[in-house]
Amino acid sequence: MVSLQLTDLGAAYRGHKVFAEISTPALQGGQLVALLGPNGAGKSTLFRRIFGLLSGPGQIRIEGATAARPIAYMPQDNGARPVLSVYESILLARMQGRRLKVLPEDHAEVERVLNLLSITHLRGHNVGDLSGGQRQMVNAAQALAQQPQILLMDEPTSALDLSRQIDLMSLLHRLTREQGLLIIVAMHDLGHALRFADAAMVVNRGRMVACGPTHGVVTANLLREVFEVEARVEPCSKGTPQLVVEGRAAQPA
Ligand SMILES: Nc1ncnc2c1ncn2[C@@H]1O[C@H](COP(=O)(O)OP(=O)(O)OP(=O)(O)O)[C@@H](O)[C@H]1O
Repeated sequence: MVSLQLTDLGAAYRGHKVFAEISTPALQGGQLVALLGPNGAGKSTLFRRIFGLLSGPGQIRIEGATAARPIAYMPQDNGARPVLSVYESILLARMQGRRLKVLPEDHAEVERVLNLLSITHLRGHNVGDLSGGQRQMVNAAQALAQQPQILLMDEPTSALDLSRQIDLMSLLHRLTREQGLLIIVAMHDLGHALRFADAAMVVNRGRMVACGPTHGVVTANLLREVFEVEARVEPCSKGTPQLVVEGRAAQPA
């Protein structure tokens, strides 16, 4: 099983430090991890640092990887070329860093992810003609078509309607269980984190302030101190944990 461990990771843009000393235990494959934190906390930057788009201090240790490129990264906006068809854009994403020749198995993989995400009807559309939500599903397909063992997804449901949010989160959860993937999802929906994530890591003010099982991390205290809301977590009538938000936390005098 693949695992990812961060030790004392830091990142900066042109000398301006975003975060420092971010460490985690070995995050094991077979689980979905929520990456949480307020706007500007450094979630996207942490993904860029892990994926190697940014350099900086610290170590990124990956064990148990069998693929040549074990990590795939779905950014918030991947700048896919609008003139490509959905099919071509997914195939192109799959071919990154691989051989030049497209093999039958590459086409089969594109078909598989189109089916998996229920977007086969979009295959011939130009990426530039898609709605925001459709584009987000294609971005997810581009990441999945790379058959990663570790998948970093930056707010993959932010443009989706509610049923598609649940479909995508359920699918990601299922893939962790069936294929042993480690999926880390940056998200603002703490309800989704409580429902779908096995573990949560929280960044705030340039530091990792919590990392562990979701229900131990997303507590009233954390919600008040990091997200500045008065809220509590309660099971609904079916036992699923729900976030009950009362309002904004009082600002310290
Ligand atoms: N390319 C860049 N150049 C300079 N500063 C940047 C760049 N990208 C992000 N930053 C800064 O780094 C900090 C962290 O940004 P980042 O996008 O990682 O936060 P985030 O937690 O993903 O935020 P959000 O939830 O709003 O998406 C912010 O202060 C931001 O202004």
